[in-house]
Amino acid sequence: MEPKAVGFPHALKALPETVKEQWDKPEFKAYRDAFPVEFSGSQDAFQDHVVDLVSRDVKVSYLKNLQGYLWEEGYRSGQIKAPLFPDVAPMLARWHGRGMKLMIYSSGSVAAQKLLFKYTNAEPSDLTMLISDWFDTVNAGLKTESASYEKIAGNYPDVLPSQFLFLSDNVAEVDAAIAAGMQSKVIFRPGNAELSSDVRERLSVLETFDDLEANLNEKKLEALGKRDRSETEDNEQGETLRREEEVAAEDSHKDKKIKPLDDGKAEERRPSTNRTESDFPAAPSAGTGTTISDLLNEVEQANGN
Ligand SMILES: CSCCC(=O)C(=O)COP(=O)(O)O
Repeated sequence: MEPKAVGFPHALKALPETVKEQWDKPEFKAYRDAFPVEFSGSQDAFQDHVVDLVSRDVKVSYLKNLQGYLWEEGYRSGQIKAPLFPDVAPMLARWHGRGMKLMIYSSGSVAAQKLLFKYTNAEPSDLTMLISDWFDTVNAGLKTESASYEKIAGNYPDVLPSQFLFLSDNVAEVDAAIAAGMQSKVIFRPGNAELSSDVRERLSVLETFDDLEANLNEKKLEALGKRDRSETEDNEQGETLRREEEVAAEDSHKDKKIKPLDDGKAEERRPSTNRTESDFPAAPSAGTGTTISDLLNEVEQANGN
């Protein structure tokens, strides 16, 4: 998704009038007073500082909180919507339907993230019920620091860091997540800066969420192929294979029984307006075990065959 292209200009557009009208109002004062004193004392200094920070894309939390506030009216009035790439909403719904936990970690404030996912250009627009947790620079820290990812994983003591998959268009963030023990891949979308050959060699790069889906399916097939063979092999190989399965399962944890969305019943699930969580496919109950043929069926169904 590329919401910056819409959100940043909108915030700058809304800034002068908001500052003029609301400078001393209690609801604005909280955002104003979070700025360093040299900028919170005068409207001009304040505005110049905001413009400077935005032009340099500085991810400081007092700016991010203010941007969230400036976006609120734009989203609520319908002036702006978060522009999602077309594969994003269907794939989030599919992953959510499989019982995967989807979390957001953005430099944008949690309040701004919730607005963004509520007012998207998808149909239905509100995707917030697909997201189970929200992290920003306040509750986790800077996205380029591995400690932030350790902190996020620390919120889930029953989940290994390696069971998290963090996706980002920012290589420094991907490196930080990997340093914290998470899996992480670069998402390279239209409009992003070109990636160096070094980055393409050492990191996994995806162009769409469909690429990730294909990647997960491949890993599952690979892992399950190994497991099928292991059942007829000596037990001495068992431990190694179990480890390999664990590694593959880290990509597809809790995802052994796929219930694809595109099973011809999409229309039945689609109410006309105001979806709630129950409008998205329910997370499957724990699987009864997966065989290679189960998986091939599932992959075929997912591919519409
Ligand atoms: C409308 S953009 C919201 C996110 C934001 O403010 C930003 O700076 C982007 O940060 P991210 O960590 O999501 O790349």
